[in-house]
Amino acid sequence: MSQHHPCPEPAEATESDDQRPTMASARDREIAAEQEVVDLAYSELDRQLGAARRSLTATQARGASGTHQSRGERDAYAVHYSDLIASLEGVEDRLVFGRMDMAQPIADSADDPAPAAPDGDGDVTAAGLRHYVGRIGLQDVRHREVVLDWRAPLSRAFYQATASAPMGLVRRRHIDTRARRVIGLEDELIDVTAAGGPAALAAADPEAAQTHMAIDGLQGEGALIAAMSAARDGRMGDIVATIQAEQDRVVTGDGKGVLVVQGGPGTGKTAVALHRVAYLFYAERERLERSGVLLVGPSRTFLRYVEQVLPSLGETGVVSTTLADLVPGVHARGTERGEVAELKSRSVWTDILRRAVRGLQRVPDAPRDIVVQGTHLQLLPADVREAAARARRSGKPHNLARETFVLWLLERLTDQFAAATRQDATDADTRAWIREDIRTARDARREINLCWMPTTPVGLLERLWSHPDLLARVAPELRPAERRLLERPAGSELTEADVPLIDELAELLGPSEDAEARRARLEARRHESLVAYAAQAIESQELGDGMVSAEMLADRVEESGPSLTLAERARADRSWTYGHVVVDEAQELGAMAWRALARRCPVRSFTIVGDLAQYSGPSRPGSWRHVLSALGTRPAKRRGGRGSRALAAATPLREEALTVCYRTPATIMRAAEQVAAGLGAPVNYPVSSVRDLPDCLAVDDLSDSPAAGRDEAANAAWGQALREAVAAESVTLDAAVGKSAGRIAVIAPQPRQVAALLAQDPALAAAMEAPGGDILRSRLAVMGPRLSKGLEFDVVVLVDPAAIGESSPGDLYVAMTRPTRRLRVVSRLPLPAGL
Ligand SMILES: Nc1ncnc2c1ncn2[C@@H]1O[C@H](COP(=O)(O)OP(=O)(O)OP(=O)(O)O)[C@@H](O)[C@H]1O
Repeated sequence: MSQHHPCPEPAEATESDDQRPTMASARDREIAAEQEVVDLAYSELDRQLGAARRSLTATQARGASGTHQSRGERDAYAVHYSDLIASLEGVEDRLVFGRMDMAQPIADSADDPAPAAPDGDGDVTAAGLRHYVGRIGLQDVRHREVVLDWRAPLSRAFYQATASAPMGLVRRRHIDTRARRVIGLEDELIDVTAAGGPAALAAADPEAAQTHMAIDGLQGEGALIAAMSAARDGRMGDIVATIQAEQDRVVTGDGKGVLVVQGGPGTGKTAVALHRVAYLFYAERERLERSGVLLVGPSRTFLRYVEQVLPSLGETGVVSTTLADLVPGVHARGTERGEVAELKSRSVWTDILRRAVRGLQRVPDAPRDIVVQGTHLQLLPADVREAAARARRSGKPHNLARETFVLWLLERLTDQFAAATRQDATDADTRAWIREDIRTARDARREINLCWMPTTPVGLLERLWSHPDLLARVAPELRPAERRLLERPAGSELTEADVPLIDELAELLGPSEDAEARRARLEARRHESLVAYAAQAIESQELGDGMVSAEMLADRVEESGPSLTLAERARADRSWTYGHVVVDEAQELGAMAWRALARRCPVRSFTIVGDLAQYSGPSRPGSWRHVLSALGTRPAKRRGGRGSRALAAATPLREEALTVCYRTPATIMRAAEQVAAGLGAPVNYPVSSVRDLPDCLAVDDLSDSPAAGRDEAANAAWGQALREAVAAESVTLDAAVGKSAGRIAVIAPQPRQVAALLAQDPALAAAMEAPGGDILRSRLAVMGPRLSKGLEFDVVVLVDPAAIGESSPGDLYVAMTRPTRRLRVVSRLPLPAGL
């Protein structure tokens, strides 16, 4: 095991007088030396930022004139410089956090320049014997290394070196900075035998207090403990300074294929997935900057929770979404019971929806009469059958294939019309006139539509839910009781589980005339208002004299408007295919959701993180292979005609596991595992917590108290007990981390009722105030267990755990494992076994 030596703190009262100056000055000298390097790094950062800002200003000053091409180029540069500025600004905090002292000089082959000569002035690498690790790579004006990017191959030693495998590392140093000032150092001796060599530092105090954690082999213990003990502020932070070896292997693993990372609560799955995105951008920048990365998370709150992590690693171009928001233009705000959502997630819907679309294509039993301008024609079943066969052979989705279908029928009706009116059917002009007459005749439109109805995905799905007879026809494999579960009136809010079905239908249907026409109408309206605005501008600034029309000005404004970034374009385009997709809380996704995501990444480059034990629902999936079968990780079954977007070849599935919990104290973790086992859902992948805390678990069992009754007095007692418990936790947290710092969550089966009870205490009501409606920003948040997925809080007050565990053992496991410091259980129901 490596040895941890926090660099000596300034003199303590217990130290002898003659020791004091030596120790204080040794530490001060070390800090002063590191401050010089940190200053140099920030001056490089400032230099690059200044250059990027000047370039952006110069680009913007080129104005909207010039050819279309030059305007395009200007916009592309403007987007590039804006992105660059955002990434450089994002890495400001703790820019440099590590130093590696090597046994031998090493230069990183690909992107790091060769070490400077030993006598090189101001060479921070000391001729390759020393490297500083930071958020981004920085070089000075002479192209000499100042800071190594944490993702560079050479930086792997910083994260992975151990005493038994030192990877050329003699000493690892963690540098703690705040607002550009070095405030602390911590050294780990990796290779004790080499430590006396050229890279040795001023000896750290061997007697210095060492902090030991429950698990061996962790690196940067001091920095890790500091990260874990910090009060939560409602936003996830990065872990770049303290990524542990098992995490680093996942972060830097090959981006090809499907990687599944199973890990218990708090093992860093989310953190690792986000750092992996930053790593993949580094390793495959060209490919990913062209295609983009999609991040799918469990809730909008969760996406807000993690939104700062990638920018702090210098990466800004990721599209993040929930499943509910996956399809542009579809707003799924409705909720439904878990069993309905589960039913909608099953793979049977591929067949059911195909049948529903096929049901829009009908051949009449008998000829249908059509009157066009007084002439009697007939839509013949044989013609309809032939037209349908031709349309299907086109391989296009329903709405697009309709064109082939309609054209063929119009030709047949044109023949009939020409014959009936004795016109020359061989003359092209005559045929065109007749065809147009038939196309616009109401009778003909109605009959043709009945045979091949154009429709939208949302429209068809709504019909399925609101027409039980239609659903029974296309979904015979569902039991009548299951079909009843799906019924709902037309016009109801869409739900998250509807979205993958809408996506599947969008594939089968293609864009409808309706949707296209609506888009064109909207576009026209937008242009109209722009013209009106331009006209007003011309008038008010007297730009008239026939030199420029409102139309021309509007066109200019449109053309010179800011270019969309790749992420913005990708987000707005349902058929965008990404270079990599990251899915968090992946255990929740059903087969239809995986199909929707598979379509978005035909190259099947996925990072999937989750925990089967945290599954929300009565019966959790048995294995990741089972969860992911719809992603195409099974042997290929070729379906013809859909090109690269077909669910084609099997993709190799790699599984990794994370085993160390950084969030939850061991006592709470053990209780959560026991409760899960007591509910018949034992945890298959137990984790070891890095630390335990005294008094981290408290249980108020009120099941035998007056609060357990159902009458008004009992409710009053229950409200009182809840308020007292939360207020007490708030006071204790204040004492631990400072007044109103840190975060408390109350997780309850019926959060609204509990919030109303708590709000009767004005202090708690004030603590629940959420600026901008963002519950992550309030000191005290009340929520159901599902919303708490992926989040963490200093303290969790868990209400009536038995009610949560009864409907979903996974939800209770999630709720119990959210705290970083303390779990307080308040229950008027009998406690679940294990508590
Ligand atoms: N190497 C590390 N150094 C410091 N903190 C870490 C490290 N790994 C994880 N953490 C911290 O542990 C906490 C849990 O991490 P994260 O949310 O990524 O875990 P998770 O596995 O996704 O959890 P869950 O499944 O319970 O939602 C976070 O605060 C994270 O910053």
